[in-house]
Parts: sequence; C-alpha cells; structure tokens
Amino acid sequence: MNKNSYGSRIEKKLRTVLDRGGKGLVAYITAGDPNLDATVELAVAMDEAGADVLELGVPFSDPVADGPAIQAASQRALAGGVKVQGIIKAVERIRRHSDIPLVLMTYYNPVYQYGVEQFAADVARAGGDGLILPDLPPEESGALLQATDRHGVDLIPLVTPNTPERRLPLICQRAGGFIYCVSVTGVTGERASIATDFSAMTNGVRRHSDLPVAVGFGIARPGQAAGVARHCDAVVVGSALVNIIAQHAGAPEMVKSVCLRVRDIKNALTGPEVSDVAAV
Ligand SMILES: O=P(O)(O)OC[C@@H](O)[C@@H](O)c1c[nH]c2ccccc12
Repeated sequence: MNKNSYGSRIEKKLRTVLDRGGKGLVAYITAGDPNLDATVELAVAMDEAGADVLELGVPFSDPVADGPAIQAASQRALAGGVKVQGIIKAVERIRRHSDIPLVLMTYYNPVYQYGVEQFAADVARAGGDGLILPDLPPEESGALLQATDRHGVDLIPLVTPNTPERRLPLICQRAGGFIYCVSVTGVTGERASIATDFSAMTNGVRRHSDLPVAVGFGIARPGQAAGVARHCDAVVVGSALVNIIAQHAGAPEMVKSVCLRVRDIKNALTGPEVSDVAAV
C-alpha cells in the first residue's frame, strides 16, 4: 500500500464525509461560463448546497476528453475572453468566501504555456488544492509533479476501465487528494444509464492506493449517483450542471437551478442506501 501525504484539504474533506457515513460529491463547472463573476457566485453557492469538492475546468480549444456539453461551455468561456490568469484570480475570490477544496481540471498545453512551475505556484498561492490533467500520462508528469509537490498541490490521476492493473502502481504512487475512476470509456457527458459493474476497477485501485476513490462520467441524477456511490467514496458530476448553466445562459435563476441539482444529488449520497456493498 503506498504512503500518500495525508491531510490535503481535498483528502481531508472526503474522509470527513466518509467518517460521517456519507459519500462525497465532486461538482464540476467550466470557469468563465458564462463569465468569471458567475463562476465565483456558483462556486460559493454550490459549496452551501452541499458540494464537497469543486472542480473548475480551465477552458481549452481542444478538449479531447470532453463531450459536447463541456466543449460548448469551453467555447462560451473562451469567446468571453477567459484567461488562465483570470481563473486563478477567481480561485482567490472564491477562497475569500469558501473553504471548499478547489481542483483545476485542464489540459497540459495551457499549463505548459503558462509555465509549469509558475502555474503550480500561482494556483497554490490563490488557494487552489489540486489539479486534474487528463492528457498527461504519469510517465510525462515528472516536471509537473515536482512543482505540485513543492507547492502542496495534489495531482489527481485518472483511471479508466481500460487501464491495466500493472499500470496502477505508477499511476497511484504520487497521487494526492483522490483517485479519479472514469466510469465508462469515452468522453464526459450525461448518460441515461451507467454500467455500475466498475467495482473491478475501484477494487483494483484500492489495492494500490489508500486515497479516496471517486467515480465520474455520465452521472447526472440522484438515483444514478446513489447507485454509483455504493462502489466508491465520491461521485463526480459535471455535464449535468454545465447543461443547466447553458439552459439558463446567465439568467437570475441559473445559480438556484444548479444548486437544486447539487442538493438533490448530495442528499442521495447520505444515508444507508449508499453504504458500501462488499468491497471485494
Ligand atoms: O461531465 P460528466 O460526464 O459528469 O463527467 C465529469 C467531468 O465533467 C469532469 O470531471 C471533467 C470535465 N472535463 C474532464 C476531462 C477529463 C476528465 C474529467 C473531466
């Protein structure tokens, strides 16, 4: 079992939720969609509505892991002129009103353009806690890992249904915060139904890491979240929230509608129905 540095804000929060008998909710929105003021308002409100960790997407022109909902959100944010510097400022503004653990989800290119060391330093200084880079394999993450270790930012790895178990030690050994298991092969996006036979994947991960295990991709509704949560420690919801934002296009009730879904899903993650099925 690898020894991870215990006590990152992310890991601590998810363990607190587990200790109280519930399962964590990691909520994703695209930063700058429809604008950064809305992002700050949404983040603080989603914390109050029950989100345990906030995942903020840094828009990129070629989001290969994203489905249509988040691709469109990235386009809206980029069209609005959002920049990485502005998103890091937004993290600072959120931090003034909320201590929710904050994870930036982005691709390697914007981080490389910004400067890997500078990015980790600025994210940490702003109060950010973690990074998810879906297109950076562990073999190529040395420079980023040095920077994130130096600045106390968790690097959260992705595991997919196609990840062979022999790769898990490398993927998990330097992980922080949580391990992100992708429920389906393919891109992000709401799904009408999600195969929940991914316990082989989550059990495999648990053989190589003692970090909380989160599952994402496709989860949109409370019932789906509760079903998935029986096999893991937290669920990740993104496109469903991004779609609500798109439907409201910045109208006053946008924040309320997003928070209603967050609250409904979080309520489904507390209580006996999400207690673990036999882990093995
Ligand atoms: O949108 P979904 O299907 O609810 O999945 C979460 C996902 O949006 C979020 O975690 C995320 C957004 N972009 C990503 C790229 C890779 C991995 C994860 C992500």
